[in-house]
Amino acid sequence: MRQIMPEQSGKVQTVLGLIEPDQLGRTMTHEHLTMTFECSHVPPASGDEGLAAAPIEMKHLHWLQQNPYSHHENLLLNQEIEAVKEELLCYRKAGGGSIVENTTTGITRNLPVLRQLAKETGVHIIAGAGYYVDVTHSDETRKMTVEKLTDIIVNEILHGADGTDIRCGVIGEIGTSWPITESEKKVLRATAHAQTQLGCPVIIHPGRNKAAPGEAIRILQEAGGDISKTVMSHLDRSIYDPRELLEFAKMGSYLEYDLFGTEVLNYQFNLDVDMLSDSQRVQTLAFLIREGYEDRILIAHDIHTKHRLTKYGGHGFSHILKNIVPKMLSRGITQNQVDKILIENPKQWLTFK
Ligand SMILES: CC(=O)NCCS(=O)(=O)O
Repeated sequence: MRQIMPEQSGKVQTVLGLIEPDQLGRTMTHEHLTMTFECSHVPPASGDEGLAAAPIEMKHLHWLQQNPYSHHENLLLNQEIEAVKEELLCYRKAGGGSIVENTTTGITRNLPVLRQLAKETGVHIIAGAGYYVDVTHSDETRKMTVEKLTDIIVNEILHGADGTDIRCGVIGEIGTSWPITESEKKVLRATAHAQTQLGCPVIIHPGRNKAAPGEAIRILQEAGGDISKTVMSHLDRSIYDPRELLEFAKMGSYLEYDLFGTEVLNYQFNLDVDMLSDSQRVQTLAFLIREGYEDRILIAHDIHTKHRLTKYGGHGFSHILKNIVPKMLSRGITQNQVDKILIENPKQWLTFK
């Protein structure tokens, strides 16, 4: 049953309150400004223990870029609030307007920091409700019914999360593993039920398998979720085969390429995966546009570790605006299509029904 407050319908909900959809401007639809990622630590290869424990330094940068999840300090983005603030000011200068900060319960969401960053930088920040992947679920979360989980998610959007009055504007990133666990299935069903009540946007983190995005969408669909208002993240490391990608696209979700800036030989979480490069990401966007999906594409960097900040020699939050947009234009994607991907599609997705 629909319970949405009239004030949210037709608006976007940021950490500073409701805004008109036209105020969003260029929007990165999948980022983190403060979080921890210790849940995903990968032990360093034999012989690399010293590098993994060393302070972040220029001479180790290439190792860090290729082994980001083996360096404990690198997983603590929450220690870099000042650097992130500087980045956001640069993002605004580069023409950025808004950022979806989809850190959820389990990876140290910090809504007061998001509110402070929004106030200090003028970037609109939309926060995420709900839960990350199973390994971060508490015993209490695992025991909850779908109804209880739904109530919590609805409350995070209508009233505020983590004991604050700061309201989330999107459900997710909702974490799923592969195979999807029982606890994650309950959270997916709760997500669909909350979305039905609120008419709000949803964003899903799929497990690291080509079957994972489709399976997550099926569970949402069966629970009554609105797939047209749902984003499937991380397609850059999930589905490569063009035919399989088009099969998935037919399911009707937004198709998100959100690892722009990540250039790795080996994807540490799944060595069977050949992670797309930025050039291949742009080629894939052009392919999806030719196939008629320009209304469904979203892009971002998904910064979630220190080494991707410019402070540590990384590409930062302005990489898409400064480097990827010119590349898109030089590969036959028109300015109208770029604007659709960066402005119009995020606006359609983020506006409450
Ligand atoms: C924070 C987060 O979930 N990042 C995704 C990393 S992954 O390599 O695409 O799974």
